[in-house]
Amino acid sequence: MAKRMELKNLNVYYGDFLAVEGVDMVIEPRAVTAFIGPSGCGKSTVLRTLDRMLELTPGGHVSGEVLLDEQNIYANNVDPVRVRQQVGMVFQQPNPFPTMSIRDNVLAGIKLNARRMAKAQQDEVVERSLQGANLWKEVKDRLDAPGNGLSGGQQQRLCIARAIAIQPEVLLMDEPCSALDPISTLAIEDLIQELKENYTVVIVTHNMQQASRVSDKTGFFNIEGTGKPGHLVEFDQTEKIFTNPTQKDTERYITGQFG
Ligand SMILES: Nc1ncnc2c1ncn2[C@@H]1O[C@H](COP(=O)(O)OP(=O)(O)OP(=O)(O)O)[C@@H](O)[C@H]1O
Repeated sequence: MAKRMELKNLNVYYGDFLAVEGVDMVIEPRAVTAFIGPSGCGKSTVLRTLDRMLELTPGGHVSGEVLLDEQNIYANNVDPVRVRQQVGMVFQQPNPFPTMSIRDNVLAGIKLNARRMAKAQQDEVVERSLQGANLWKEVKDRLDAPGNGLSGGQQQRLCIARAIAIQPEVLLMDEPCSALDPISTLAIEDLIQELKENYTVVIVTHNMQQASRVSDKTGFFNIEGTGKPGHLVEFDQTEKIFTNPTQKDTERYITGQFG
C-alpha cells in the first residue's frame, strides 16, 4: 500500500475553459500533502484529477500525465473504476448512506465492486476499517444502527472507514473538516497522522493552521484573476512554505494579505 503519484505538465479543463495550468508535482507515499490557496485557484479540481473523478463532470478533461507508481492513470488502457479502487476520496460533507447500517456503510464500496465475501471476512473488514478510522470503540456495539445516528465527526470517520475498506493506496480528502466542530476536527487531524503510515494522503484545506499541523509537504496554488487558469506557485516542505517561502505571493497568502 501507499504509492507515489506524479503530475507532469497537467492542464485541467471544463469544456474549453482551462481551469488549471501546467502543474508539475511529486506526491510522496506515506506522507501528507496539503493543497492550499484562495478560492477558485483549482485545489479541488487538481484533487479530482487524481482519482479521475474530474471526468464525472461533463466536459471535465485533462492533458499531461498523472502517474500512480509510473503508470499514467489517463492512458487509454486504464479503467477509471480500477483507479478509484486504488485512490479513495473523502468529501467535505460527511456523506454516509443515511439509512444503511454502520456495518453496511463500511462494506458499501466492496459491495459496489461486486466482490463476494464470506460473513467472517466481512466482519474482519468492518473491524479493521473502523479501527483504522479510530471509530471502532465508539460503534462496535451498534454496528447495525443507521449511519446517520452518528455525530458529524463520527460520520466523517465512518466515511474514512468506508474509503479504506477497499484498501486503496492513496486517500484524497477535500476539506474533510470544514463541516466539523473543533473537537471532531482534531480527531480527524490525529487520524490523518496515523493514516499516513499506510497511505499516501492528499488534503485540500482552507485552514492554514491545519495544513501546517497535518502535512509534510504543501502546494500553494494561486489565480491571477477571474477566468484565468489557476497554477501551482510553490511546492515544498510544509515547514519551509510556512516559515520561509521562496515566492512573494506565497508569503503574502500565508500572512493573510489576500485570499
Ligand atoms: N463543474 C465545473 N464546471 C465548470 N467550471 C468549474 C467547475 N468546477 C470548478 N470550476 C472552475 O474551475 C476553477 C477552479 O475551481 P476549484 O473548485 O477547483 O477551486 P478551489 O481552489 O478548490 O476553490 P474553493 O477553495 O472555493 O473550493 C474555478 O474557476 C471554477 O469556477
